Amino acid sequence: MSEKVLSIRDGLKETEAGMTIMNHLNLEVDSGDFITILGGNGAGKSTLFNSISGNLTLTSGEVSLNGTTVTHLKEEERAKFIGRVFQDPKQGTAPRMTVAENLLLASKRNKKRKFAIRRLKENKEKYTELCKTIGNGLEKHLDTPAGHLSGGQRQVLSLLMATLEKPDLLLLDEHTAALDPKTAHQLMELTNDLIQENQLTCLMITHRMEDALKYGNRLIVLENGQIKKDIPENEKYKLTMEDLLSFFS
Ligand SMILES: Nc1ncnc2c1ncn2[C@@H]1O[C@H](COP(=O)(O)OP(=O)(O)OP(=O)(O)O)[C@@H](O)[C@H]1O
Repeated sequence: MSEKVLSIRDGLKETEAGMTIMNHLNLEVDSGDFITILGGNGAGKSTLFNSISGNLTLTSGEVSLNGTTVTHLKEEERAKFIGRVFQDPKQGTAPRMTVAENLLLASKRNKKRKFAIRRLKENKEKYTELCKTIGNGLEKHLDTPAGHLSGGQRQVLSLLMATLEKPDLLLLDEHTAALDPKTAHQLMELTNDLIQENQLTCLMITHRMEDALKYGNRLIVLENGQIKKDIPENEKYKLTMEDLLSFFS
């Protein structure tokens, strides 16, 4: 039996205004799963991610990571296990810190946050090589503040930061949505390569149907804070665009 990286059991979230935004949701994610998540606006996709990352506390129910209950752990504690890339290129990187400094910061996940210039120099060569493999010129910007990068470069940096220290779980929250089609495609291919090479477990929210079809081994459709469809690998590869559109009522 494969190891469960994430379990949500009977997750319920009611807002102060009495609205149910996660409705008794159950989800089990196996190690190595790459799950694409679809759902209309307001379906509860970000709520799902926020409840996993600890940005939002469930009204009731349980969240476990690698078999350990994290329901009452703070976001900073859970961040040791989770890498997250957001839709907005401005989130996830420190704008005034250089690319190399951001990467060094990301390498400190799970470790004591001691930041030394010496460590920066030691790692620069490694970061240059890492960035060179991407092919978008990021290696020429190691000393550039992240805030000066283009949106596409900044999302690549965010992705590298989220995966530099292999996370137990990678959460991609429409991370290509703000990019032009070509850059979005390149970032999506890079994402898939990183996931396959490092055998990452990943949940990816997307509104791009073609990406939901092409990538991942499982597909989930959310509606009204619940999982409406959960399609395993042996059915996912047969799906067509028409099938996907029919899931949206
Ligand atoms: N902290 C909160 N307090 C109150 N309501 C919230 C909160 N977070 C989300 N909601 C509400 O929960 C519902 C689901 O929102 P959520 O952001 O999870 O949807 P989504 O599927 O990510 O949508 P989109 O595709 O538009 O990003 C929405 O009606 C939203 O207004």
